Amino acid sequence: MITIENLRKSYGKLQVLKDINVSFGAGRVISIIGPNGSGKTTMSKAILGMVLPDSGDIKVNGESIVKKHAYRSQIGYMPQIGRYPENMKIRQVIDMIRDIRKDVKQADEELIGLYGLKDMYEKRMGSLSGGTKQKVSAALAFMFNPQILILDEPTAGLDPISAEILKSKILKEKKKGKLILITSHIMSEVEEVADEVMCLVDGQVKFHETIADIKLQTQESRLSRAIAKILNEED
Ligand SMILES: Nc1ncnc2c1ncn2[C@@H]1O[C@H](COP(=O)(O)OP(=O)(O)OP(=O)(O)O)[C@@H](O)[C@H]1O
Repeated sequence: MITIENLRKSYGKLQVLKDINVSFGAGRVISIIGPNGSGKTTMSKAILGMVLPDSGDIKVNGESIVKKHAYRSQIGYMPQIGRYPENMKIRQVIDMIRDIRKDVKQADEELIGLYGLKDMYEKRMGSLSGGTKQKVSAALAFMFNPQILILDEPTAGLDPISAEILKSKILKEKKKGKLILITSHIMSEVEEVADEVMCLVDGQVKFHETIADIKLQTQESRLSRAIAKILNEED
């Protein structure tokens, strides 16, 4: 579904992505892990067209998407920190985005319902708690039935029940054949929802394997220990 070929990106002298080659298939949840500053967000933003690569290609369903915009309607994005106009009410933000996405007749309002956002519709974005803002971001990411979802630290700031709701939603959408990329530092959570782990270190792919294979290779039953073992071995 997504193929990344020889992707490179630098900011000035800093090489953030160094020749990334990887592909992700439909109906899978892939966790993108790696130390702070290893390039996870930059790679996600390159897929979203928010960062222009220096070289290389990104293909969605076989078609190059670099400098093309139409494909973006197929991707739902939940940023690490959602930024919204402070003065707008939740209702206005949702209506505005729904208006932009008139092409989608059947909006998925499941998360709006499960998170009780309608009861808060008249609150202004600037007055919301961090977690409530995250719920708005999650609801918007899933709302237009995208084939691909990119979720950046999606449960950070969510209370445990709200995090469970989001994890169930991720698994439900995966069963419908969607591709879901999640960046997360919480290994227990990765283990719960992901099928594969791609690890970036210093702008390079250290490994990209299924969780089952990672555990088998390392003979570790806990993913966090298995990953630590791989990273230590390769040092
Ligand atoms: N717009 C930018 N201009 C300059 N440098 C940038 C820019 N965006 C990212 N960087 C740098 O690129 C590197 C990778 O950043 P990126 O946000 O992709 O890392 P990350 O793996 O997502 O980190 P984290 O786990 O902390 O979210 C960092 O050194 C960061 O400072």
